[in-house]
Amino acid sequence: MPAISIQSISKTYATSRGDFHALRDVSLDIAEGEFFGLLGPNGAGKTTLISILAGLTKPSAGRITVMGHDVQGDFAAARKQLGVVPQELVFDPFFNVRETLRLQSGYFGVKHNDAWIDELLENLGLADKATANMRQLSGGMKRRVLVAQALVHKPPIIVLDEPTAGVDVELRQTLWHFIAQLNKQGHTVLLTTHYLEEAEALCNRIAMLKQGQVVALDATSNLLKTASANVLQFKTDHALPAELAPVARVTGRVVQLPAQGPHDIERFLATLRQAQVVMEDMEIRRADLEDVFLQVMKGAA
Ligand SMILES: Nc1ncnc2c1ncn2[C@@H]1O[C@H](COP(=O)(O)OP(=O)(O)OP(=O)(O)O)[C@@H](O)[C@H]1O
Repeated sequence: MPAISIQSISKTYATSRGDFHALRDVSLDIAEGEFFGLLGPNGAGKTTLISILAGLTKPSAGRITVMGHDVQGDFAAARKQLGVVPQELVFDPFFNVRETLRLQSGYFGVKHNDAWIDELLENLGLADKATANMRQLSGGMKRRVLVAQALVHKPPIIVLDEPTAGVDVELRQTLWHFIAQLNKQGHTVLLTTHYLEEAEALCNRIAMLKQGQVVALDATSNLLKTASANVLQFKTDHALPAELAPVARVTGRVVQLPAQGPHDIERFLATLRQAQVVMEDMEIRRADLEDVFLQVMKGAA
């Protein structure tokens, strides 16, 4: 039985400009113990899918089961299996951190949970904030509490919707260390993120969404194999020759040229030399998940 089974999910919103298809016939299964990444540009439908998974939004068609429980028909049982870390920071400002976590335990009917709450506070670097009022916390600290809140009932499946958006390096490392440890202990993890190097390092399998559709679904290692082998990267103030401009990715002064092999690199360098383009900080690097992502998104256009 898959931990999460997403079966032909569609979601249509009625807007003033007619129907908007946020999700179109999305199907995928996530096995128990997987660390699964859901990637896609802004507006691709990631949060909508997570919101349907969490039983907060009704799909227009299709169904999702969590450990066999239908999230619509069997909401309470399905929700108990899930620890959802939402994107938005919403809290009751009148409680302190420990009270917030005790309340959440109560919501799931878990009593005498202080030992686990202490462990969560410790692992998320919140031990010294246990009695701090929620409104006294910084944004990053609040995000840590959101994570603790999602894990308070020890759910077998952990769902993280952009948990590292706008958080500092230290929290990212603490968070990933803790989540990876929970994954090793058997928890299934579903993650959405715009940090592709995080997804590459953590996820064993990845789905890419574009405009509500799955445009790639494979093991991370297989996705990396489909990318161009290498990338020629350099900085320049010069315009690129017309032959290279269409294949180049340009960010400010940085130019990246995806190459299938040494022959491509040789050709790029010869063309650049002929056009007298002055290059700085030139390097040839292996293609990474960001290169795959951009290639997939371009291909699916
Ligand atoms: N209630 C709604 N009514 C109309 N359109 C909506 C509604 N909720 C979401 N959408 C639209 O559905 C699309 C998918 O949004 P969603 O938040 O799922 O994207 P996302 O992949 O999570 O994006 P991001 O990376 O920016 O968080 C967007 O175009 C959004 O504007």
